[in-house]
Amino acid sequence: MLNCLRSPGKMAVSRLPFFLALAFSSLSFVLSHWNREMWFQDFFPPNMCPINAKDNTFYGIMFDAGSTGTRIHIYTFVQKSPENLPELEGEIFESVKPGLSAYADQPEKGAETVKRLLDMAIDAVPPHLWKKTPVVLKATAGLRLLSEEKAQSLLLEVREVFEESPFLVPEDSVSIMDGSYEGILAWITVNFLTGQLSGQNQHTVGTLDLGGASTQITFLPRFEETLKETPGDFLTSFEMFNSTYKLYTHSYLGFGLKAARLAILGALNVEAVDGQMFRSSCLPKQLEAEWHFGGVKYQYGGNKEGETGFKPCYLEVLKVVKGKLHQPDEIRGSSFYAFSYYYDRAVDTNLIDYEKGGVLEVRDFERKAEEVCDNMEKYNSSSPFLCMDLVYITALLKEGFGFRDNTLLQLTKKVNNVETSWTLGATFHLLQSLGITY
Ligand SMILES: O=c1[nH]cnc2c1ncn2[C@@H]1O[C@H](COP(=O)(O)OP(=O)(O)O)[C@@H](O)[C@H]1O
Ligand SMILES: [Ca+2]
Repeated sequence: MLNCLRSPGKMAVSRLPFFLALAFSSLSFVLSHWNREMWFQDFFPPNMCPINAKDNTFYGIMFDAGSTGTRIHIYTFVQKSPENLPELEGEIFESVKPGLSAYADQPEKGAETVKRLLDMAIDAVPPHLWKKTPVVLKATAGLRLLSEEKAQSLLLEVREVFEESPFLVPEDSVSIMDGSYEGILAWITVNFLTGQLSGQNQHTVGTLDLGGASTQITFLPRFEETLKETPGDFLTSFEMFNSTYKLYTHSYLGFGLKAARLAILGALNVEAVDGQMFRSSCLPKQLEAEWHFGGVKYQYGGNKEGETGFKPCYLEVLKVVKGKLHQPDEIRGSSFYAFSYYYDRAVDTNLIDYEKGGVLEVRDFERKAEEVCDNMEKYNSSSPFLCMDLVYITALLKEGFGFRDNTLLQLTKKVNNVETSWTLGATFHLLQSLGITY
């Protein structure tokens, strides 16, 4: 028998029984500025349980329409006993490239990529639960950067795919997510998976997400001073476990790794990119190539005559980073969880293991950047952007956010076999709003 909706904030908070038991006890949160637009509010009246009460397993399907790819996360939850909260049992994850924004002029084709992923859910979810399994897609920076008209036609096509599927399609099931939710939901995911949101001794960790088009930083400030010095729109309160968390979070649009490449090349917001050649000292000297991003083709190359290497590249990158981001003093000495492109580039350069991840200092990225940029011919076989990407990551961390050389970064892709993505936090919120559980 499932626990259905109860008044938020009144449940007993149990400790995680052991590290693998992902107790589903974080659902009574209400983001302060979500009150007005609470997703799926009143979709199910209180005390109505949309899941078959005899069934103790239920599912949630969350799509992440990122700027570089679309991903499906199918979460399975189990209600082991009526007294206990449901537990997150596992996740099925699949992704496709490119992202929806690459189909800006072919929305039907874009929606087709979503349909192919959704077919996986048909196989994963038992047919008798299809009607009770919600499906939601949230798009991030790729769609934020498109014109309203193009973004809306993509979302409309996706909505049609959902409507034609056998799943539960809540109101507003396909939307562009606000950047501040992206940071908060990823913070919830990481702190939930690492067991920091239950029990008394909470030591929450800050999170750093580096996407293709935007980047997020989120942490729980410990000092009053930080709250005072932070612009109001960087702070968001929400309730969870009868505690109120006031998080520092911000999403920087245009500061994702791939958008930054364009900014460094001077190709961002340029009207007519056709036929233009964009050059950088961060690229191999002789290189001339084409690159497609967000449905646009760019021609780029190395500084044939001029300088290349770490120093000139760092100066070039500095121009797009320095003074552009808010620097909270408090983070200088803290450690952070970092994922997405921080993780991928650390793997590409053997700084960490693909499966295990690892702990790095900020200066490890800098050392690797120097090694790669000053020996570009040696790294010829990997991406021509490797030097630029590593220098950008270094500059973003040091000059952008203001981290110290020895700030520790916990590079993490999965915790207990669940992807560290905002999608889990978003699924908690979805299920809560639907009254599927607390
Ligand atoms: O669920 C996930 N698991 C692992 N990596 C992910 C997941 N979601 C996004 N990423 C990573 O995020 C990066 C791409 O960012 P994305 O395409 O989401 O751009 P955006 O966040 O700017 O829209 C890549 O490093 C990709 O591996
Ligand atoms: Ca992302």
